[in-house]
Amino acid sequence: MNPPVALTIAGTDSGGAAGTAADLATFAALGVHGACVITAVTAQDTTDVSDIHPIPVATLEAQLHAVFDDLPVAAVKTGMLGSAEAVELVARLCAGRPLVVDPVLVATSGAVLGGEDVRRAYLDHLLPVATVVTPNLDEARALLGHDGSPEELAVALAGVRGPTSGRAVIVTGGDPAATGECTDWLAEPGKPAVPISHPAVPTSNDHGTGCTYSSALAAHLARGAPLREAAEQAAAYVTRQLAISQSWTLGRGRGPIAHTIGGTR
Ligand SMILES: Nc1ncnc2c1ncn2[C@@H]1O[C@H](COP(=O)(O)OP(=O)(O)O)[C@@H](O)[C@H]1O
Ligand SMILES: Cc1ncc(COP(=O)(O)O)c(N)n1
Repeated sequence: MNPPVALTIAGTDSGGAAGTAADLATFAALGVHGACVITAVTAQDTTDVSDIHPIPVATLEAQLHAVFDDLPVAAVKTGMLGSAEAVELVARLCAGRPLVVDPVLVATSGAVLGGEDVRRAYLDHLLPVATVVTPNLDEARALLGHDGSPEELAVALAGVRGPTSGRAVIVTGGDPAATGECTDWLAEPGKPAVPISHPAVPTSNDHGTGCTYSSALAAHLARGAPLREAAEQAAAYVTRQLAISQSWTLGRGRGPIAHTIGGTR
């Protein structure tokens, strides 16, 4: 029997922690065939992003057509898009598909991966056609331009106007230090926001966590799970992978979340 197909539209991470490396490994681990459209090549390690080479928009478009014309894509996930033009193109070609938008604006290391024009393009073009948007707290604040609790931010972002209805928002993260738990807030239009809590793994090896989470969410949606169940499964997957890499000492900065399955021997 054929596996479900998910597509990631994202940038590369030469260190193998975030971006397409995280996305394809996560799809594979969850039994989904991963197609892969590259938006930018980054020179990146666990400490910093030292160079970004954006892929020309025409090449981005050609990659998208190659995938959509040939494969039965059940879910799409977007990561780093890098330019307002890329955001607009992706919105145009992915509208109407099950679409997980991880609005990547800043890396764990602090490097800026999308400026003000990219933020604006997310609000105007991509959020209106998304099935679910998965900002972390900082990204939710940046998109809205104001502060608030994760629950308030999730509800506010779910209400940002667009041509379609039905967009959900999951604000990820919470405050693990205070409670020993991570709480993601899921807001769906017309419903009260719900917390999805899971045990926090004390670790600094978390580079690639957001990419892994949104890919796991897309993989579970591609497998047919309803949104809330997909969000619970994605959080469980990330927690398991963070526990695997917890004791690793890879790189000089924030090490990678594990993309291996099971032990390291
Ligand atoms: N230390 C941790 N332990 C367990 N889960 C975590 C931890 N850090 C993040 N998560 C979970 O990983 C997912 C991605 O969250 P987040 O860290 O906010 O992404 P990002 O890398 O974009 O900042 C969420 O489900 C969040 O709750
Ligand atoms: C190519 C690429 N895409 C996304 C991220 C964000 O991931 P993280 O927040 O874990 O740094 C990244 N660092 N690099």
